[in-house]
Formats: sequence, structure tokens, C-alpha cells
Amino acid sequence: MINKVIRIATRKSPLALWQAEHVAALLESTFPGLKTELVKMTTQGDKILDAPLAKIGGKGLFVKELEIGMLEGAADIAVHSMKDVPVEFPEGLHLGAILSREDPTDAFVSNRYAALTDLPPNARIGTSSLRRQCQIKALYPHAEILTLRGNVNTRLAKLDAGDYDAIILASAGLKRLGFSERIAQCLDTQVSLPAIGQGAIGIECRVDDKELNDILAQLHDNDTGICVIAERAMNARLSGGCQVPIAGFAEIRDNQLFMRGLVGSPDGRQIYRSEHSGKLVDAESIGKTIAEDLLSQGADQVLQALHL
Ligand SMILES: NCc1[nH]cc(CCC(=O)O)c1CC(=O)O
Repeated sequence: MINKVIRIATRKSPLALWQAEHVAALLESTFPGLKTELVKMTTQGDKILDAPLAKIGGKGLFVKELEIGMLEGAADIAVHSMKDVPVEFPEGLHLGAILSREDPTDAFVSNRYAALTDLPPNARIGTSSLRRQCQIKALYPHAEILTLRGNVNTRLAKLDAGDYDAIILASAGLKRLGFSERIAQCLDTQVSLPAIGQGAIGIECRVDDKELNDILAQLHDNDTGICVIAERAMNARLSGGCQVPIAGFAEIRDNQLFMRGLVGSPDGRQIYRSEHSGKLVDAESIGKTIAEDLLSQGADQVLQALHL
């Protein structure tokens, strides 16, 4: 019996609440006696809905307020989509656990077309992700990419209102919220390489809370953790947030780590790719090697142009 209440900081979007409630249920079922409480917060990323995230600073917009909550003692843990978590943590905080990954792919969602390849050349596609934009434009240079912000439910409503021929969203978010039937096609990772950490949920906590860290360690999924380490090592070397056209996706096959990375220009005209594999214990160096490889191909120029 653990007599303890864990206060979980979360954003208020339906997906954030689903993820926080998922962690609450996991904790309560794994540790009899343990109770949880949700501490609902609003982040900068939730407030600024009219600008593409890339233009308003990107990094950490969805996590900062939750981190301050933990440092000030208003909450014990914060539940995040790993995709939204910057590679550097504030002093005193770290990841206590990463949960097993949900479907990492991007989803093609449309009310008129069954697959990306069915779209007419000048189709209107909704996404505010430069990573998705870059990969779609590389394949379909005539596609028109239109801004699409807001939470998953809002984005589906905008599609239904007829603003777009199709939209691209993370499959994981749609599946978690019960919208699997809205997915026309899960895009192959060769077509749309996912974002670093996509589909994985991370639990952040204070470094110094030993009892809490021991509890969280039991929820940790080792394989997902290794893949996310490799992906984030690539991102650290490229100093990219989730709002730059960077993709990175690691998988474990036959006890080997296999990873692919990509950097491109938003218009899809330049696209650099790299892949490496190796031992699981070398996850971090595999991610870093991919980053070095991309930089040596010319990715640094693409990234610099975006940071101006
Ligand atoms: N940037 C917002 C965000 N952060 C995490 C997810 C999806 C869930 C996940 O990747 O775990 C989404 C929505 C989306 O990209 O469609």
C-alpha cells in the first residue's frame, strides 16, 4: 500500500487531459492505495492560436507553465507528448518515465479522398507543421499548404467545415481520442517521417523526489525510452524544436536500433536524409551521427535560414 497523492499537471486540451487521465489510471492500478489529482493549466501554446508555432518561438511553449508548477510545488508530475518536450530540462527537473509508444505515424484525414495519392495536384492540405509541409511538398510540389492550428477536435471541425481537401495529424492523438475511423490512411514513415518523440508520452518530475522517481520507474517502457533517446540526441545536435522541418524516427528490429532522420526546407525543394543502425546501448551516438551526417550534407544552411 502506498499512501500518497500524486498531483498531475496537465494542459486542458482534450488530448492532454486524455493523456493525464491515462497516467492517473496507470498509477492507481499499479499502486493500490495511491491517489491522483489533476492540476489543469493553460500554456502559452494554448493561448496563441492564430499564429503558426514556428513564428512564435516554438520550443517549450506547451510545457513551461507545467514545469513552473512542479518547481513551485503546485504539482508533482507533468504529463507531456514527448514531441512537445524540449531536449533541455530546467534545473531540477527530468523525465521520470516514458510510456510505451502509440502509433508514431502521421495520419491523412479527408472527407473526400481515401489516400494522399488520390489528391488532385493543387489540393488544399491543412497542417501547421513545417516537417509535414516539407515532406508533402517534396512529393507533391503543386499542393497548397494552409495553416491549421488548434487542438485535434478543432482541426477536425475545420476540415469538416470545408476549409481543406485533407489535413495531416498525428495518428496517436486521433487514436487516443477515439477518432480512429477519421484516419483515411496512416502515412508510411517513408512518405512522412514522424517528429522526434511522436506518439510517446513522457512523465516529468523533480529530480530530488526519490520516492516518486521509484514509482515512475515502474511505468517506464525501455524500448520506447531507447528510441526516444536516439531521436532526442539527433535533435540536440541540430538544436531543433518540434517547429522546424526536422524528422527523426528510431525503431528496434531484431534487438538492433534502426533510425532515420531528415531535415528539409519548408517548400520541400531541399531535403536531406540519413539513416544509421547499431546496438541499443549506442542509441545516443546513433542519433548524433545522423545529425552530423545531415549537417555535412547541407542541413545547417536550411536550419540557419529558418532561425533568421
Ligand atoms: N504539436 C501538437 C501535438 N503534440 C502531440 C500530438 C499528437 C500526439 C503525439 O504525438 O503523441 C500533437 C497533435 C498533432 O501533431 O497532430
